[in-house]
Amino acid sequence: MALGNEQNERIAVTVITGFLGSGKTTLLNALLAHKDMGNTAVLINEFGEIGLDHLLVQEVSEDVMLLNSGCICCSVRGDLINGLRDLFVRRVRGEVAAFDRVVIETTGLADPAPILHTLMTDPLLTNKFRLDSVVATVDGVYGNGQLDDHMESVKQAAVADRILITKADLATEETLMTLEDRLHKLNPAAPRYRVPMGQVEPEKLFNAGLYNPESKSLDVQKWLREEAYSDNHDHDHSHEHEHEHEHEHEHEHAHDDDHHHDHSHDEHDHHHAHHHDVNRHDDHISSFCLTFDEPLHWDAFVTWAEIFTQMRGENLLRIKGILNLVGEECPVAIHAVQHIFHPPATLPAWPDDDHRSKLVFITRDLGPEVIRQSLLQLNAAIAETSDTNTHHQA
Ligand SMILES: Nc1nc2c(ncn2[C@@H]2O[C@H](COP(=O)(O)OP(=O)(O)OP(=O)(O)O)[C@@H](O)[C@H]2O)c(=O)[nH]1
Repeated sequence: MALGNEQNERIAVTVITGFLGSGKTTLLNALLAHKDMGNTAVLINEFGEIGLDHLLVQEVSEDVMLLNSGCICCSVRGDLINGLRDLFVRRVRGEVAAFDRVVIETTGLADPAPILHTLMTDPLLTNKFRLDSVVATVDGVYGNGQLDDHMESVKQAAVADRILITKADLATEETLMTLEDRLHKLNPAAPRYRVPMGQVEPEKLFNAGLYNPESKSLDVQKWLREEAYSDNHDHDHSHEHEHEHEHEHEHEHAHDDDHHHDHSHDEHDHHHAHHHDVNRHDDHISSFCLTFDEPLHWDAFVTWAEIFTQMRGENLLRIKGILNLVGEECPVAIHAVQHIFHPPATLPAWPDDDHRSKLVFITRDLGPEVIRQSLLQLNAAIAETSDTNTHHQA
């Protein structure tokens, strides 16, 4: 049977999130005018009765469907499922062009997690669609204030695969640098682009590298970007990264509490006096990469994931990783949003000679050490059990 069987090819879904007025519709319009976007259908979730954005999306009126029952965080399930299913049925019937990508614009007030959960778990959807990327627009002028005031806006940036800074033409360089530093700390792995009036190459936003079972492709380095958590070459302020690496390292070993980012913020203040502020929402968010030298037991990882997603699901904003598992030659890719894990995928090969397990986390009020310790403890316990079993069998 040929690989890439048509029937099994799922349609890539990109979710555009971002605070109110941060430029989502402007981005969408600019994207849709791009020549590479011909095969794209659009779903818009609007807050309130009148779907104004619907009128603003041009040249795709046939394919535009409006989810108009209000805020996505409370009503996403039914609407999203129905919207995507209708779109799919219309595609099968030939009523709309055979699109191969869907872009969903969420309302600016939405916590993006529920929409991602729905896309990742609803059987009706996972059969036909796959989550390809989460794009967050952040207002270059008001972004700092919105991150201060609204946890949703922090979450939107934290779970994104790509961050677009809009309205750079209206903001001062200082404001933009402050914002970029802040976004870097929230989500070091997401590439950031300054985007004037939504002008960005679509390819920068799509194929974010979430594992695509159809093509079996996963550019692990690009996807995981674990180097962003230690020695980031993409960021301009290298002295800060050395510093960040230090404190992350220190926290991994020295702190077992849930507030390490609060401390780290204090430590950073001599570099960032301009955005010192107590109790900022993003002070609760941490991003870190854990590496494990020894292979892990799959059962240990699953048990860990079950416990943590049940007990601390809302503190785990996003997890991505590749695992070196006992008894497996090839790495296994995993990713999760809060309490929902995508089915794990075995990759065809290791991307390079580094065969350690690597997990990147974006968390809220949850530090690296508690995660590392619990996973190692479970792993040791399961290793012992399997050793005993092997011993008994022998
Ligand atoms: N100068 C400038 N204006 C921008 C840019 N991006 C967006 N805007 C303007 O900002 C305003 C809000 O942009 P929208 O695209 O409607 O923002 P949105 O996120 O869709 O807004 P909501 O749907 O209300 O959440 C509009 O007047 C845009 O023209 C930019 O890069 N530069």
